Amino acid sequence: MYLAVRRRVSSIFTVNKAVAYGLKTTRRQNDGLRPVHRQFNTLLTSNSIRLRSHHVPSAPIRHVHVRALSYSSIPKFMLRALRVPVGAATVGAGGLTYANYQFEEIRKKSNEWLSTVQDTAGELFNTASDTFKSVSSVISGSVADIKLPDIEAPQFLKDLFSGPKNDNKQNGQEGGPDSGQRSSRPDGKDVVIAGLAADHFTSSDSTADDSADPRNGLMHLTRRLIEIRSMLLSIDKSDALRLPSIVVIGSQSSGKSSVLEAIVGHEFLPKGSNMVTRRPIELTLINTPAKDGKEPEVYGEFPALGLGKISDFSRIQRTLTDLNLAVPSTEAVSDDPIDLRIYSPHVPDLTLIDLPGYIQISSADQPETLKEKIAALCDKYIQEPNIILAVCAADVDLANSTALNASKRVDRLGSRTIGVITKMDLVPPEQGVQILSGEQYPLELGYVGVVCKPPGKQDRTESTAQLAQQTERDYFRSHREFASNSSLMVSTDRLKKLLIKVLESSMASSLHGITNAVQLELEDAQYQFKVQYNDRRITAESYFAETTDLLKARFKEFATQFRKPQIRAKLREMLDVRVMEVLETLYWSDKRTTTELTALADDPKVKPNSVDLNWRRKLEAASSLVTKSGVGRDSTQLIAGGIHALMDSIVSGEPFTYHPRAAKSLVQFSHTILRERVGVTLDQVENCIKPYKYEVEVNEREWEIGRTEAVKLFENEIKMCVDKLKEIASKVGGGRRLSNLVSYVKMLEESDREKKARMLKGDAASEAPVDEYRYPPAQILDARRAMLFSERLNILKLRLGALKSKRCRAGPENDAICPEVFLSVVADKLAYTAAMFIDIELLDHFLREFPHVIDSRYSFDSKDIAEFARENPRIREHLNLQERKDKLEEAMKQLNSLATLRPDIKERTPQRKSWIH
Ligand SMILES: Nc1nc2c(ncn2[C@@H]2O[C@H](COP(=O)(O)OP(=O)(O)OP(=O)(O)O)[C@@H](O)[C@H]2O)c(=O)[nH]1
Repeated sequence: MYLAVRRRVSSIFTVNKAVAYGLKTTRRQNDGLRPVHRQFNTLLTSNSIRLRSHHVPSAPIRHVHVRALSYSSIPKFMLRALRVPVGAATVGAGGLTYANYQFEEIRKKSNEWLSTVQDTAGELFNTASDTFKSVSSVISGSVADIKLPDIEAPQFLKDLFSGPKNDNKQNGQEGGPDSGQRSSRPDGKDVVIAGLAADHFTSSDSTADDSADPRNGLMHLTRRLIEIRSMLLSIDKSDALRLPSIVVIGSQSSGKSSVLEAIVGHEFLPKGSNMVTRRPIELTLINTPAKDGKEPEVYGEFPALGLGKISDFSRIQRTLTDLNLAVPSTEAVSDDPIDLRIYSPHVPDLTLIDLPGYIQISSADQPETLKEKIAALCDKYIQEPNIILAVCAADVDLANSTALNASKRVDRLGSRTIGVITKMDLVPPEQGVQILSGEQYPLELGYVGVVCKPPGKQDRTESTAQLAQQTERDYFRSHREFASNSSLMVSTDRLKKLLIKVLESSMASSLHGITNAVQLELEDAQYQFKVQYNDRRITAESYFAETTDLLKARFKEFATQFRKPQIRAKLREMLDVRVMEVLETLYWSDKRTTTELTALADDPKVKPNSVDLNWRRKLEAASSLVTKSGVGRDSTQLIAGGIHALMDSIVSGEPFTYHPRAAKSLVQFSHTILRERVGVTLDQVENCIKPYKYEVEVNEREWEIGRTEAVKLFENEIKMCVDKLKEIASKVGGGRRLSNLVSYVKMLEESDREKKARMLKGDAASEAPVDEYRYPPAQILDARRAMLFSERLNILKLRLGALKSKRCRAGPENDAICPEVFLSVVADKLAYTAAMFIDIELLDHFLREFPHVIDSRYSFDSKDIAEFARENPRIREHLNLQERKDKLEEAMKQLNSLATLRPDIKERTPQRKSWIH
């Protein structure tokens, strides 16, 4: 299976796959991932297009996937034509071959058009080189200095770039003396800059179209990568599976929120003086295209909270504020991100992370280390591959910008940092121009100036955002300094476009590495799933259903213990104890009574009618003690208690030990049902046994059954006494020792009696000395208990003899002489009647109702079921691994499908068919 899974890898990943296996083996053997990874990159280097910038000889060479260059370094108008084949080239070395093929195809079919394009490109390169200079000092020499030619580069690309300057073409094609060292694969900076270059050659209008047009190949790729990014984030928080995002940093009140809101076009971020941004907000913007000419709904979603679509942005703001303020002010910041997605036709596909603003000093109610905590949190996010949006207010000296200083530490050359200068309206235009020129702190991606504050009173309507945009537009148009200098990047719109480009380039350059990492993780997850679970899939629902079935099965089994005969036996047991207590109280409390009673049973001359009236009264008293002692209440409660105990035992075993809440609810449900029925039942039982309180008629058959039961009861009692005596004997050290002890205790008692008698006579002097300490006191106590048991044993034996005598066998007329038989019959009648009504009123109802309650009241929605299943650690681990594997498979599928972007586009844009085929 494992091998089969390996085989499934698409052919376009042939190289990746081979290396991935190498990696896998290596990792398993010695955990040596890094060296092999490098090997993989080296392998790909040979297939990559190389880009050289003379102005950054010291820039570290970063291996960039061919896709990165293919999108971003080609002028916009060519991108339109090339986006599809270039898209296909994104995912590996195989893709490059395909891209070359497509370039060649295009070149052949578009020769005429190309010559026009070359001319145009030449002109544009020339005219735009000035603009480009101001964007980045690195490429200030002109685009012509970018040395593209490389043996792997598509001919078409070489031709295109060589248009403006033939020298370059020559250099590139021939390799030049230094091309071996300097002409290397493009690094991230080159890619991003190339993207910028493309952007500069494009009219702003056309770029705006791109951001809005969902069919655009670039956006399509970015969108797909954003989706993959979200998927990967949900799999793993580690850096290994991370695609780039745009991280917004800046000092408090520098205008971060205003910039983000201007990008989104809505006010939705937490506002307030009490440091309201305490957690990173991972904001995913998803462009939703119009369908059938209808503008789609604009809404936000918090996937982790399950609040559904929220169209009211003030509610989004409140939720964000609550989530942030939930971090106690003693901690002040937390690195647990809030995931927010916004769907709108007016936003580009972007991922942005808003972070707490840098502070200079903590206030009194904030932790002293807050400044460092915020800096550490920002540092965590500004690492590669993320793009840094360093927000600085125009009215604050850039030298004091914490954001720029932080970004400089991790991005020395500023190749992935965009400076955003807010509050441009607060400084004179000349000063603004000066800041944007980036002379003070050069950034390769440059600075964008914005004005994000709407005029006058703010409200939360969309028109406020539009008003703010209009204000910004008016501001930059009305100032000659900005309008006349096209090299300056100003306005939120401009910023959006730049972000789209930079993110796209950066994502593309990460694509290769991420594909590789996902492949490795996937293989690992598949292997683990096979080894640990033999590829057996489960769902939370299936586990829930299994558990419910188990519960019902246990309940069914439990029901068999509560059938009528079992209840009757239980009640009989309870009443037998009561009968023995009554006998003890009324008949055996006095030894003489026992002897007299036994003598009566033995004397054939005594007729039942001639029994002393006193005895008759005693019998009646005994009977009413049994019947009038709350049999209804006690028997009902006895059975209800039994049900409780059984319910407890049902839910105390696995798997309910993992589900304490569910177990508690089940027990509560059973209690509720029983509570509702117990009152009714005990009243019914009490009513039905009422006649027995006044008169109990006993026939011959009942008498004989009662006698047999009484004999059994006495035999049991005798056995219990014998067992007790044996137990005491073994405790004190044997039967002989026990009889010595008993003799000794008797002697003590005798001496006590004599002493008392002598004292009564006033004859204290002749008291005989007794050795009171011959045995330990505990053993003397045991001896006393043994004496009681043996006395009881004698009585029981005596009475058992009577029960077996002719007299007691004779029939119910001997009730006064054989009270045990009579009371046994009474107990039997009570048990029978009570069992019947308890069965009808309590058990039948409970056994019918409870399974019904499990199905109805214990209803779970899918979220509850998922939570329930995950309470069981065994299931949780299984589900986690299964979900991880599924997500990785999906991510891999998505990554693979990027190679098929082309047919995707083709379907939607038939006019492009001509050159695709
Ligand atoms: N004049 C002017 N004021 C602005 C501009 N942008 C933002 N502001 C104001 O600056 C203040 C701070 O802006 P925010 O967007 O809340 O700044 P922040 O960096 O998000 O602040 P914290 O979240 O507290 O770190 C607000 O009063 C905004 O109205 C701008 O372009 N011009």
